Amino acid sequence: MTVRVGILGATGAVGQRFIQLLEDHPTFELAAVTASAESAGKTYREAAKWRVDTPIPEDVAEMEVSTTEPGSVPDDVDLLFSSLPSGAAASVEPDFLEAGYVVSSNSSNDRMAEDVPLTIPEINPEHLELIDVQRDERGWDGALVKNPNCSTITMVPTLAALDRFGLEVANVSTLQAVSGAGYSGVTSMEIIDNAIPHIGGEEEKMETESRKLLGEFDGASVTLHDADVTASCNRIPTIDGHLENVFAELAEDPTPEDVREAMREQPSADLPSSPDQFIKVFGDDEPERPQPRLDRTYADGMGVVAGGVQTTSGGVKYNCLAHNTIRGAAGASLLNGELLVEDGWI
Ligand SMILES: NC(=O)C1=CN([C@@H]2O[C@H](COP(=O)(O)OP(=O)(O)OC[C@H]3O[C@@H](n4cnc5c(N)ncnc54)[C@H](OP(=O)(O)O)[C@@H]3O)[C@@H](O)[C@H]2O)C=CC1
Ligand SMILES: N[C@@H](CC(=O)OP(=O)(O)O)C(=O)O
Repeated sequence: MTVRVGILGATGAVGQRFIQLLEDHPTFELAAVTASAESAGKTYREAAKWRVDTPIPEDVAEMEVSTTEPGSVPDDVDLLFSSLPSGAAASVEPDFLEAGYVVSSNSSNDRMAEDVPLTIPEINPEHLELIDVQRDERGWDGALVKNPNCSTITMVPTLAALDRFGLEVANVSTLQAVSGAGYSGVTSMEIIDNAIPHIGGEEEKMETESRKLLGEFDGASVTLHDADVTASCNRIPTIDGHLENVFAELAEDPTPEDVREAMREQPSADLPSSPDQFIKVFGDDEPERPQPRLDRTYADGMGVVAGGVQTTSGGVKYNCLAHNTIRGAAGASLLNGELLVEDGWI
């Protein structure tokens, strides 16, 4: 089966990752690339400032970039990946949904909307059924699924593993790579020899999205998980890979080995781009891992890596890491697209 796909916002940092991940994809065939009016009409090679570490696929380089509106995307495109700035996404995604397109979006608008599935395929694939509710309420022929924020996606798989011990509280402090802010998001003068203890909106996203992802879906709505989640988000001068220090309080008292085992056992999904083992866990013989430079490419950037597990008075502390533009962004939307196909929504 071949599914024709398009990318909204294809020339940006996340859009480029989509193009890299779609090259040689077993099911998806890239048929449309869109961007702002400034890029429309140019070839992809002319429009995109290509910065990914593999060459632009030749066939994509010669594609014409179109404007981001339903009339510019061929009707036979079955699935759109969206990597638009959230403001632009909020105004144009509904037009595509009304026009009947299925959209797997990485943009932050509408992630917490009650009728929008916010999904990590390995964690809460059943939330996808919210699409029925969404179609009833909004009258869309299309469907909208969102993936979470990149820092949220790094932590939530480990929290899902801990929940077998009764997750009550999660406090997290992040060390986030500059690519998370986009190519022109943080200047070199701001970040070299520095750390910035504020990323606008990021803490609230981690605190709310994680509870929706871990929440119960009853066929009509999602009840947020009742864990208390608090985040402190920091930008540091790494290029890719968000590292996070998590302090969790649990109802039970697992040993560090129980926790490592639970994380290693957290199931992966059976999708073309799923990692074989979802969470790789370092033992206490390597307390200095995971590290961004050494571990962000685990499972081609689609996995999560944890380590430094120790018990505390109320529970455990540990570190986790994922590649923010792959597992945290384009790879996350890609997996949701694969889940949409697997579950028959396309
Ligand atoms: N970078 C990261 O690690 C992560 C980013 N995200 C989210 O993903 C989205 C994309 O981020 P990123 O790729 O870094 O952003 P970029 O700024 O690098 O790219 C934005 C893309 O959207 C296009 N675009 C901008 N404005 C408009 C508009 N008004 N109408 C149509 N197209 C438009 C741009 O086209 P043009 O080139 O013509 O300007 C470009 O293709 C954002 O919502 C971001 O918050 C999420 C997780 C991680
Ligand atoms: N804010 C994230 C990246 C991002 O754009 O997140 P979101 O998808 O929630 O907008 C970072 O700086 O690393």
